[in-house]
Amino acid sequence: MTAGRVIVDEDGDGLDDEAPPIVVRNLVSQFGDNVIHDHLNLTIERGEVVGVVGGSGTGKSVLLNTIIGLKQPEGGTVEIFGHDINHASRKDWASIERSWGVLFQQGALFSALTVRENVAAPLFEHTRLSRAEIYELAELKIALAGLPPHAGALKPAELSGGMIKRASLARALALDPQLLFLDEPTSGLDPISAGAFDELIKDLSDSLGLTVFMITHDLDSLYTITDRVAVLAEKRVVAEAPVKELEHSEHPWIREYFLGPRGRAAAQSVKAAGRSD
Ligand SMILES: Nc1ncnc2c1ncn2[C@@H]1O[C@H](COP(=O)(O)OP(=O)(O)OP(=O)(O)O)[C@@H](O)[C@H]1O
Repeated sequence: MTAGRVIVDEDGDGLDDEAPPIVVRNLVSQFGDNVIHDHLNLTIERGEVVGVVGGSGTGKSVLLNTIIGLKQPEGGTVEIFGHDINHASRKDWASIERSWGVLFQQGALFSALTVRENVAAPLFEHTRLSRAEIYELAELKIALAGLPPHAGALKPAELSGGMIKRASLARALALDPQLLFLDEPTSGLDPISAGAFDELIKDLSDSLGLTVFMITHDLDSLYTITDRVAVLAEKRVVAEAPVKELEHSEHPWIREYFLGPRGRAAAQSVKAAGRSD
């Protein structure tokens, strides 16, 4: 079911060409009596890289899981490219699922499979391409994610933390998604690897026109690659703005986050590297 309007779908991918990638309206999420989101609203436009921040336990992962349909909301709606995901037909759901790639926090690679097989898995599941075509595409995605060619034959246990992130990214990109979800993509990486991963995400979003929803605690990532930041607090999105504007917010958590010692250091280092306007 579409969200109350006629969909425009000139490219035939089953998605509304004119609707925003993500519209969350009046979302209510709870576990028993524990209310996590109380009428939360968030819209993400095409091509935007949006960082999602908030204190521990504010419901960032629950929001991601609800947007990708792993958790049913207790109230409100989630629309992906014009489709209400909780009332989508099987056919629409297939189109919705193909529109996104997800990079989970721990990578979530299949440990018994090689990197190449991991990247090939969504292609086997969602396309009718031949085995040879699938493996050729998998090699392309592995290169796109910045891994050396020999990495395709390795198992996850043989990879460094940075390589695991890149292999997971290659798998998230397997179906040429328009929308990429990243759950703390730089967590566990050293600052140099984290910086390189940020650059990769930025390059990919620029060159492929990807829309990116990125949960992060990494202030450097917020300063270097996001167009906008959504702040979760008090069970909803309390601010949505470019990171530079949030520095002027009066909200106590936002002030502490951006103007505390770590926030100031991130702002300074980005300024020193000339990576911000
Ligand atoms: N399956 C579940 N059952 C019950 N409660 C849950 C479940 N998943 C999450 N919660 C609760 O929902 C709240 C939000 O959790 P969530 O993991 O979304 O927080 P977060 O903002 O991602 O935190 P962090 O930054 O620490 O990763 C927490 O209070 C958590 O205990």
